[in-house]
Amino acid sequence: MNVGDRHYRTIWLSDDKRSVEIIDQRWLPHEFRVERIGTVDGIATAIRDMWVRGAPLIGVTAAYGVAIQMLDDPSDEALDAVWESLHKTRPTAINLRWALDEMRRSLKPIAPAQRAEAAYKRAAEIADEDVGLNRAIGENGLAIIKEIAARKKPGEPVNILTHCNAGWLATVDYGTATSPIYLAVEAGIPVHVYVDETRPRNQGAQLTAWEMAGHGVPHTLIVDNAGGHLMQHGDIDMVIVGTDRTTANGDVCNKIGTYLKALAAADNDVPFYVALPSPTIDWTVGDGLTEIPIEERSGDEVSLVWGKTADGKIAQVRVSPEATPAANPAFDVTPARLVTGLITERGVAKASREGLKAMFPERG
Ligand SMILES: CSC[C@H]1O[C@H](OP(=O)(O)O)[C@H](O)[C@@H]1O
Repeated sequence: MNVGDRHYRTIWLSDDKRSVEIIDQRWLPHEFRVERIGTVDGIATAIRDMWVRGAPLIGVTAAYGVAIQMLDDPSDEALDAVWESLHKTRPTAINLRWALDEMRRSLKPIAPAQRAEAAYKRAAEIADEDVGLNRAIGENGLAIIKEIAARKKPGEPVNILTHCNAGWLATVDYGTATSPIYLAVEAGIPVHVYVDETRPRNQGAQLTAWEMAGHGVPHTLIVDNAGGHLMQHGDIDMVIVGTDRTTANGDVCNKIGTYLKALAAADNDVPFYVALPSPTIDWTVGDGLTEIPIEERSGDEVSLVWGKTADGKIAQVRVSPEATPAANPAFDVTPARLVTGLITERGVAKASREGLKAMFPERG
């Protein structure tokens, strides 16, 4: 997407053809910082500490981590070791495992001497594929926005609520949940986005709001707990969110708080859509609630908040007593029964095993 008058992806190969450069998302919206990473440990840190985050972007970043490892040691043992070390950085987003599996699958048959070149090629392909998948998701989601727009008074915006950041910052470009929004703006369809701040790390307030502002999308920041109230008063026409892992049954694992939005949407007959590229589907899992590992992050993310001080410094402040412990489950699972549809690159699937098999028959 464009930052000012320059187009950026969230990750790209450095001139040294070894390192990658990433937008360090911890400093947005206050500072736009690019970091160069040239070691596997650096890649692991960037994923674990959320310099980069978002399921598809985590996967692409890990793919480049494998490529860096192949430059240093292309042996089978090193390939297996880097799979393990990067896989344990964050447990929930399936794209991480998907990308690591895809890199190992593509590299194992190749002679070690040729693996580095092949690894960088495959990592670049995965990044390019993500952009294409997200653009297709946008087209399929745009059709839904158009249907809703046709039922509104001329000029009245389609009011969309989104949670966390499933934007271009969560992917290589376009985003998943935001892709239909961007295409709607490009098509001249009036939209307005309610942006959930998304405690505790405020991906909505810090990242989605930054994206919306940068792309000229009318938007309003709200606290996470306001969504139900707005739905009760008819202020939300649709909800669209991303996902870190969707099961073969259509259960959706996403940022903590998503489930509560789905409950409010169901209670107010507001359509609740999930945008996802097919690598985010975990075909090996049926029941999301019992089978998806939910990342428990540090309670400090709840007790301490980053922001910009009046004198322009970026600092952390404590919002709770020192002695108060904090729990921080980073994701929750929305049962398929609460999901109106899964917006994939191939079309909108019913949130069910049958619906996903119909969309992806090759997955049998
Ligand atoms: C398109 S995946 C976006 C997904 O990832 C976010 O989690 P995190 O910021 O912790 O990586 C959130 O669940 C988003 O919906």
